[in-house]
Amino acid sequence: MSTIAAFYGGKSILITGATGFLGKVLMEKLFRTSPDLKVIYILVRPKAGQTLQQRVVQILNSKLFEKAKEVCPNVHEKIRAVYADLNQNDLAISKGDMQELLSCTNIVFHCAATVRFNDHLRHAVQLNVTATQKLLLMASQMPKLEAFIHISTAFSNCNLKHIDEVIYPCPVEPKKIIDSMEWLDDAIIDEITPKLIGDQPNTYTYTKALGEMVVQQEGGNLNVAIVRPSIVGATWQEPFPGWVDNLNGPSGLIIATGKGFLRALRATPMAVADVIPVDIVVNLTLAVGWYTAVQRPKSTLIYHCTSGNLNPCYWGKMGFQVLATFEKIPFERAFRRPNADLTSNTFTTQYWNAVSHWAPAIIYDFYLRLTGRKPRMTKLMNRLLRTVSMLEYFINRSWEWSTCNTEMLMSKLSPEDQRVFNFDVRQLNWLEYIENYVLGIKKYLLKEDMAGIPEAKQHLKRLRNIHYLFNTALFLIAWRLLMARSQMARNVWFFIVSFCYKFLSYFRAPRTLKI
Ligand SMILES: CCCCCCCCCCCCCCCCCCCCCC(=O)SCCNC(=O)CCNC(=O)[C@H](O)C(C)(C)COP(=O)(O)OP(=O)(O)OC[C@H]1O[C@@H](n2cnc3c(N)ncnc32)[C@H](O)[C@@H]1OP(=O)(O)O
Ligand SMILES: NC(=O)C1=CN([C@@H]2O[C@H](COP(=O)(O)OP(=O)(O)OC[C@H]3O[C@@H](n4cnc5c(N)ncnc54)[C@H](OP(=O)(O)O)[C@@H]3O)[C@@H](O)[C@H]2O)C=CC1
Repeated sequence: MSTIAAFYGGKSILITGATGFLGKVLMEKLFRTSPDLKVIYILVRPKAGQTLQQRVVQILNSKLFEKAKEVCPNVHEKIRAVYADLNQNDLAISKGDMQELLSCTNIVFHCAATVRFNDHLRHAVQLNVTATQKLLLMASQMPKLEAFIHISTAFSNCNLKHIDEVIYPCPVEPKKIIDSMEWLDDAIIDEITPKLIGDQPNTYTYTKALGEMVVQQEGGNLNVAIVRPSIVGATWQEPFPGWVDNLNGPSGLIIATGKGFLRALRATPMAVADVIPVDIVVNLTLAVGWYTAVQRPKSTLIYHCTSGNLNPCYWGKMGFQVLATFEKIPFERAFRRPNADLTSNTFTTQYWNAVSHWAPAIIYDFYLRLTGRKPRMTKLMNRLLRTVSMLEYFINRSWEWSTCNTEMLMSKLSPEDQRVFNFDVRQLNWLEYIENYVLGIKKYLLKEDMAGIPEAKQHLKRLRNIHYLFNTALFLIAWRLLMARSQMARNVWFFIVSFCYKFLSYFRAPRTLKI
């Protein structure tokens, strides 16, 4: 029996961000490996017209939870959704719920965050810093608490090139930032944001760094640990390969490429693509929870959950493999054939933006107008290129993350735990993983039927023929214009024609002689 799985048996676990990408996989694994756990409290807010209960039912009825429900048929009874909004000062938790949480919780996994790069600083601080502070305060009043695990990001110090498993101080104290957000108005915050974030690329990484400092300063006597994943991708193995349910990280751009919208990307092919499968992150997180509770390390340990230093993949290789997978598993109703270039040259990027992004979008919108429909492609392209520009920072650099604590933890695990809670990224085969990732996007994100693959391939063939036809027509028009306007072009053309004629006559003469 796995020691870690046994540890979570009979425990009351509190998870924030359980409705998110990482949170769902974390819950699923807990139910599947420790079906005898007591209860999982999840802090949830109503969203998109759905009540808390409806959200929970939807999650538990998804394909992700099929295996977990076989092992633990009463998951519905073991999950308790607590109304909460981490943006509110008191987290909006009712008194009764708060009492229960405080008196029963054994382990806290704090996953909730805003992961949007362009979030307003006030909102990002509220969620990634102030809410963390409040949860730590709550945790300090939990008599049965054994461990508090905070999920941060490996990019919280991405202004550095080499990052150790330590907390780096921020230039301005988190408390000062929290205070100032309370009285400054939005316009002033907008103005000072670039100065505050300094050499951090966005408000997300900046506030995640502040959040870590808060954990260090206010963790007090709690048993705290921080897990820092890099770019979290689809599942590698568990509960099944390729599961993904949002556009974050590479997923959005893979869709944009597969649908033929994205044809070029300013990315450095030899930069490390530090993607880490979500099930590896979850396995490490659960192992960290166990180790922190049982071993009670004297200081707050940070665990890097990255792939680059142990089993690197590069953006060039990833792009190549993604495109190769589209040959076998194309997406339906593509706008153009998936074919894309990664280039680190700004000029080339601008050229491809004009030729491969804007020109087709404008032509297509013109066609929509002609046929009496509403143009939409230029708007979509605008949004896509804005998104790409936000991600460019991360695909044109490489970082080195030390993984001493993560490797130390791996060495402490029994062989059974190493198998059940496998976070050894060296065992990952990138080519296989990327293929499953693309397949997972098609199935679980785009919800496309596999039976539609032959039709999708036919559609791509039609697009290829249109592409050839269009290019030939373009060439003929350009040639005709050139011939009509330039004497030099005409001379060159006649030279080529007469040269070809002489060449052919030379070969025809001996054959005639033989006859
Ligand atoms: C040429 C190709 C070659 C080969 C093929 C390709 C090979 C593969 C190459 C792969 C390279 C991968 C690079 C990954 C680098 C990630 C680094 C993460 C590092 C940090 C990791 C972390 O620790 S943190 C977790 C990650 N955190 C995010 O990854 C949040 C992103 N996100 C936002 O920060 C906001 O979303 C943002 C975008 C600002 C818009 O913000 P905004 O306010 O302008 O607008 P919205 O958010 O409303 O989004 C407007 C529309 O963009 C859609 N969309 C949203 N995200 C999207 C997304 N990622 N890709 C596409 N489309 C996306 C959305 O669905 C809307 O579409 P629609 O309107 O049709 O519904
Ligand atoms: N995805 C990635 O690539 C990476 C993620 N991380 C970290 O992992 C953690 C989880 O990220 P991920 O699962 O991808 O993110 P998601 O965006 O998928 O999930 C975020 C979660 O936070 C919850 N949340 C947001 N705002 C509130 C609020 N006001 N009140 C209550 N809950 C709220 C969301 O709830 P709701 O469903 O209601 O919106 C959701 O459950 C984060 O801490 C992130 O920083 C780190 C590195 C990379």
